[in-house]
Amino acid sequence: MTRLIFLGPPGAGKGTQAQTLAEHLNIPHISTGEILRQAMKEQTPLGIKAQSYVDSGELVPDQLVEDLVQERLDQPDAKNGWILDGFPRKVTQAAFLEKLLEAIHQGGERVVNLDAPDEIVIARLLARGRKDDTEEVIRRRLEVYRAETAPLIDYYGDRKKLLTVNGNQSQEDVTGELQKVIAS
Ligand SMILES: Nc1ncnc2c1ncn2[C@@H]1O[C@H](COP(=O)(O)OP(=O)(O)O)[C@@H](O)[C@H]1O
Repeated sequence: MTRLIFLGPPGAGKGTQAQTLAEHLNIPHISTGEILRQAMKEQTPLGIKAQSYVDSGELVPDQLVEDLVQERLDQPDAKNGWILDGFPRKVTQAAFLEKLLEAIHQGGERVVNLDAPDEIVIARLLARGRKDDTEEVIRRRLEVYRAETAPLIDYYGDRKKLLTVNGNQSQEDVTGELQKVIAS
């Protein structure tokens, strides 16, 4: 049973690696960013509420992402494991998740910290060119990452759940290192 949380700055390669690994393990890849983007595209109530936050590089309010994660982990395909990508993104969300996983008997999760230096992630994001990948919004997302998300490295380190992978290498090498650390 694999339950993994991917941590790391925007542009570290979380989405790509999480997707590859999830396919390999035949478990769902749950990306809060993807779910929000889909909701915005379809202009659902969730999408409409999230839009201004996502567009400016801010975090959407906890309640919105917490509800969507709770609902998603309740789906039948999540019973065989999952990879969470983009959640939790701050300590309050991590505390929420800890309680939720206990309540739904889905513990034993481990956390992969996929790290890469700022200049690398900025270059990758600019090359990607998503709507929220303008230089100004990227800068804001990195600030938010440092202030809100990076503290989760210690949070999960203290709980002995943390694994670290160097995101500053080729996609294939990251995949290889990732498979090694999760097998260990
Ligand atoms: N857990 C979350 N809490 C709050 N906002 C979130 C969360 N996950 C995603 N978002 C919103 O969606 C945006 C895009 O997320 P994501 O696709 O993970 O991008 P990246 O990792 O490239 O920054 C974030 O900048 C934020 O506005």
